[in-house]
Amino acid sequence: MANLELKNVHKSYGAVEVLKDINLSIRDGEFVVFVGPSGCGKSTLLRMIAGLEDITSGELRIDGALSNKLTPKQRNIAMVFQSYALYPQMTVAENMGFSLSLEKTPKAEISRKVMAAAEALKLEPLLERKPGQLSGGQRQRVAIGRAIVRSPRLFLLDEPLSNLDAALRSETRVEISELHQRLATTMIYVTHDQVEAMTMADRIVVLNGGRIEQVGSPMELYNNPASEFVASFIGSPKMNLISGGAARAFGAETVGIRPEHMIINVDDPTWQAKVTLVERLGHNTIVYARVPEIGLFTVSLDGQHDFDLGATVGLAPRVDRIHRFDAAGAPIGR
Ligand SMILES: Nc1ncnc2c1ncn2[C@@H]1O[C@H](COP(=O)(O)OP(=O)(O)OP(=O)(O)O)[C@@H](O)[C@H]1O
Repeated sequence: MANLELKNVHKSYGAVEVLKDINLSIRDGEFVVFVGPSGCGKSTLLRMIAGLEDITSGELRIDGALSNKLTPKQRNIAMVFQSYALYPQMTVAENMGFSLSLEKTPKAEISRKVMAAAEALKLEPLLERKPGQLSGGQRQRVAIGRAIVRSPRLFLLDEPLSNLDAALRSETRVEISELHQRLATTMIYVTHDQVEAMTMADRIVVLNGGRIEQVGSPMELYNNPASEFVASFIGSPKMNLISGGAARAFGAETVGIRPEHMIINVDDPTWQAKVTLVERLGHNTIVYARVPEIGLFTVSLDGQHDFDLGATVGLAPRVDRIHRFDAAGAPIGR
């Protein structure tokens, strides 16, 4: 269990500054997700918290104590990586207990802790198997189990699901969320996948180009994005963004409209569009329609609908749900 505080944290590699003035407080027991595009600095930030990278300037406090110079071991933090890095010649139980046996923990205690972690992760039937005899999802659970046995005060997870296929990813996502609820340990989770961030996080930290763009709950970010970047990054399918004269008609440099806030086939359309693609997902239908001079719009409709490719449709935004941004990408009051 741990509180964490980052104050004016910077990170440079030589002359290149990859993290700029990071200020963040994480409460005990929170599930916080760092999300952002490739290269935005999320792994570097996580590795600095773990003690695997130096902090160039600023303060890292864990439970109030300045911790910049502590070794990873002194921080009592467990880290789970994308690659499972299990020992192939050891059984699941041996892999999970290995770090404790290095610390000369008594065998009975190792066994008790391994059993408790195996129970939490539903790994009991697999304890005598070798990693080669496990699925990707099971291996990732063993890697998480190896972290749990050490009862760390903070869990750091760096893209732990990216080697799994889509079905296993969503299953393991739920398992990690359940595990967090049971352990109530502070967890920081890095992903570039905004769906993972939205579904798992208590709070999301959106990073872009080494800076924090916004910190908030998933719904705060979705409903009130603090920048055009956050608006376009959070949400699937992506928000429609229009600029130029079409946006200035709404008193903004850029206008954002979420696909589910578009109305199609209205009597008094704002734009005439041609249908270019229809994705039928069963529970909803995604229509892509091009407006000459403005661009391609995405429209998300509940349920099943038929549209002919090439058909002309009238589009309009739900005016009360429009997001307006100025030239710097900052929101104009809604
Ligand atoms: N050892 C290093 N030396 C120099 N630059 C580095 C080093 N490690 C990372 N960087 C740079 O720091 C920036 C942030 O990298 P980081 O790995 O934290 O990004 P990320 O957001 O985790 O990206 P990804 O999702 O692709 O893993 C990148 O521009 C990267 O090239």
